[in-house]
Amino acid sequence: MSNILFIGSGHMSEAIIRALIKNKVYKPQNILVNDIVKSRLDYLQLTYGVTPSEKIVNADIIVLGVRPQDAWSDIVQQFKTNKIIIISIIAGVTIAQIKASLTVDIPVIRTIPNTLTDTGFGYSGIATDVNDQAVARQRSVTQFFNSFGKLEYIDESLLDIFTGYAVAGPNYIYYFYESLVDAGVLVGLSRDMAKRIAIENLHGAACMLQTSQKHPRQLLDINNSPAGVGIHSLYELNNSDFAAGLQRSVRAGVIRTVELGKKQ
Ligand SMILES: NC(=O)C1=CN([C@@H]2O[C@H](COP(=O)(O)OP(=O)(O)OC[C@H]3O[C@@H](n4cnc5c(N)ncnc54)[C@H](O)[C@@H]3O)[C@@H](O)[C@H]2O)C=CC1
Ligand SMILES: O=C(O)[C@@H]1CCC=N1
Repeated sequence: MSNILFIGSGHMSEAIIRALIKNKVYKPQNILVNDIVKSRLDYLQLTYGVTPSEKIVNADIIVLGVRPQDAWSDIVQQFKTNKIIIISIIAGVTIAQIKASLTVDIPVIRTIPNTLTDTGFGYSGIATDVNDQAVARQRSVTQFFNSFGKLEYIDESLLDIFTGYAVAGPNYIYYFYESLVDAGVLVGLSRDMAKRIAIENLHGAACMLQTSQKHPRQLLDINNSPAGVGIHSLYELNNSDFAAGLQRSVRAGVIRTVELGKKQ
């Protein structure tokens, strides 16, 4: 079995490692982890049985799991063989930027993984240089990507937008859920009951949107009788700048992704 090395083994790398092991794509001993924080390596070894590597060593696939602000450029300059494939999960940093720092011609695939890896839901975006497309179809690479959630192969020009909308996406839902639960508590439900009701409505409404073939406006109409409860509460939501606030929030995520890519 081939090896995979994670350089920068933080939250996102951990979520991918968990998916790789769960889906039997790699055995723990074939997963090498590198990080500047030693306690992080100890934790990952203890939790998943992966192999800590305090030095950067060769592996069939090297995942760049550091942040855009970290020294990714110094890291990739250390790669001296073209027998590896780089998969970068760094938000905002382009394939061209990484290739410009390389001293050897190595294929680079860029992905923006969704943290919903444990659930099988959530789209991760993947982009690759035209010249590297044959490499992207290699078995080990395909297996790596298939292990976490659903994939959307997109042009690299869309990847930053995808990051702010799709990959930051669970944030919007978590925050909406938290606010909704607080609303239930505000009007007098216990937090436990408010949570159960909110999660059920989130699941159910998502199902309706997927299966009913109806436009959300049609579904809203069914829920809003003339001068009734629903339309009164929606009226207040409209007054709160809810839709524009959410849209500004997504746009800020996209803008920040682009900014982060320009940090080095
Ligand atoms: N968390 C998320 O939802 C997502 C994160 N990403 C991307 O994944 C990358 C990592 O994000 P997180 O895991 O959330 O951050 P994190 O801060 O949890 O992990 C980064 C890790 O890199 C290590 N590190 C920093 N400099 C290093 C170096 N020179 N050599 C080795 N290790 C080094 C840090 O000690 C840390 O453990 C970022 O580029 C982010 O844009 C992409 C999609 C989603
Ligand atoms: O905030 C972050 O760094 C990550 C990258 C994309 C979504 N969340």
